[in-house]
Amino acid sequence: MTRIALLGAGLIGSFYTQALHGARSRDRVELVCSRSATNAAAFAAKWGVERWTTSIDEAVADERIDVVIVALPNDLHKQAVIAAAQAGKAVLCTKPLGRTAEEALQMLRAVEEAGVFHGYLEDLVYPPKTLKGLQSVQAGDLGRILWVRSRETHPGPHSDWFWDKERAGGGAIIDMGCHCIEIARSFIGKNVRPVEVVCWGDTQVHPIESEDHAVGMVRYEDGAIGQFEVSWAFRGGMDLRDEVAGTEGTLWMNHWLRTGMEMYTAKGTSRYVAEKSESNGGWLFPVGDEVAALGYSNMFTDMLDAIDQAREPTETFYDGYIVNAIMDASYRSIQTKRWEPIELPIWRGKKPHDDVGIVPDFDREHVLLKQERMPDGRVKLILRNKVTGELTHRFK
Ligand SMILES: NC(=O)C1=CN([C@@H]2O[C@H](COP(=O)(O)OP(=O)(O)OC[C@H]3O[C@@H](n4cnc5c(N)ncnc54)[C@H](OP(=O)(O)O)[C@@H]3O)[C@@H](O)[C@H]2O)C=CC1
Ligand SMILES: O=C1CO[C@H](CO)[C@@H](O)[C@@H]1O
Repeated sequence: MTRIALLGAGLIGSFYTQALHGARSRDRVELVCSRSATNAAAFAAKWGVERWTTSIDEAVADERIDVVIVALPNDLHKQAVIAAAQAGKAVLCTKPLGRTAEEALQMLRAVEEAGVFHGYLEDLVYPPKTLKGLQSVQAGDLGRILWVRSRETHPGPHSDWFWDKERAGGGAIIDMGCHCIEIARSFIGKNVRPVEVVCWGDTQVHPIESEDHAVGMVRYEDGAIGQFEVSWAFRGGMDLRDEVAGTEGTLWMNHWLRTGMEMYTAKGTSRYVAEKSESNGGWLFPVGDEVAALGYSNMFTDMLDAIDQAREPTETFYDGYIVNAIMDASYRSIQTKRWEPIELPIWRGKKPHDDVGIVPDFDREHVLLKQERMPDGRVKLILRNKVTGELTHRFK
């Protein structure tokens, strides 16, 4: 059993807990930390968490805990991650990793120096429709990826701290642009270096210092464009959609309408209809109404399996750091009104086979953990039996 301390008993903490208690039934959130004792106790009672505290330091030092999940307001991520790393705990941190690339880099260094496991909790690359899309792209169905458009809009966040530029690190870009940027990176290829960005952002509706609308274009070294569109002033509820265009076809994924995924290529059309619980928009519904969305469950399955198997998860702090670097350049571009270079002093690239990560339901019995290209050109598929956990492989 993995014993988890959850720092933050807010909206995302409740979704994480529901997903964690369902994804792998052997894991438990054993300790929850909130600023107020009333909230911590209420959260623990509601979600069946054994213990609670109001002290971050006490939670990370707890010897009965294996994994610390940081689900706190953005200004507390760095402090909590560093404390958990220094206590020798595996650390999972929600998005955005830092308020700036500098903060993210300090977190990345802290976990690497402590030698602890680190996972970046970007749930939007994990819904089944997105995993299926990524699998098709990896198989070459869309040819070379030219353009990814990712959009997330809603009327505005639910807690005060999001609206405080200092505490959040920005507005709609830092809050939701981070999702769109990582979705685009995942489709374009994490081994492809993002080079420069041009961005417009402004406050059109809310009386805030940060931006409530933004549109940006990230140019990658192979010429691909990752476009993001975010708004905190969208009156039509929540909209979350992604489009991927390649030389051989296109792919649409709509999270809000739950229409799943559609792909058009020269070979034909394929459709995947999302399951009810698949919507990442789980957070749109009153907490508890909807069992944790599959994106969150897949994410925690990947993270906790990765800890057990001593492998890297699909999303690490390194990915979170790159996203922060792209957002830093986007904020600079808003000021200069020009293309701004993306500063990545520690660019390491990634091996192409790391791009896909987990793909649930490879077949009825197996989950696909990883693909590796062999020297003879064949692709080795590493599979895990869903019931026994046994690892096996096949070639394609
Ligand atoms: N991936 C996703 O889909 C989403 C991710 N997020 C991310 O999750 C993080 C939290 O957001 P969200 O849950 O919406 O925020 P909320 O405002 O809903 O909750 C914040 C939580 O942090 C607690 N907290 C604040 N300060 C402290 C402190 N000093 N010590 C201990 N606990 C503290 C609050 O405690 P109290 O209530 O007692 O004051 C509350 O439990 C953010 O980084 C956000 O970007 C958020 C939404 C969706
Ligand atoms: O995707 C999301 C939905 O909105 C929330 C509040 O603005 C975000 O924090 C979250 O990441």
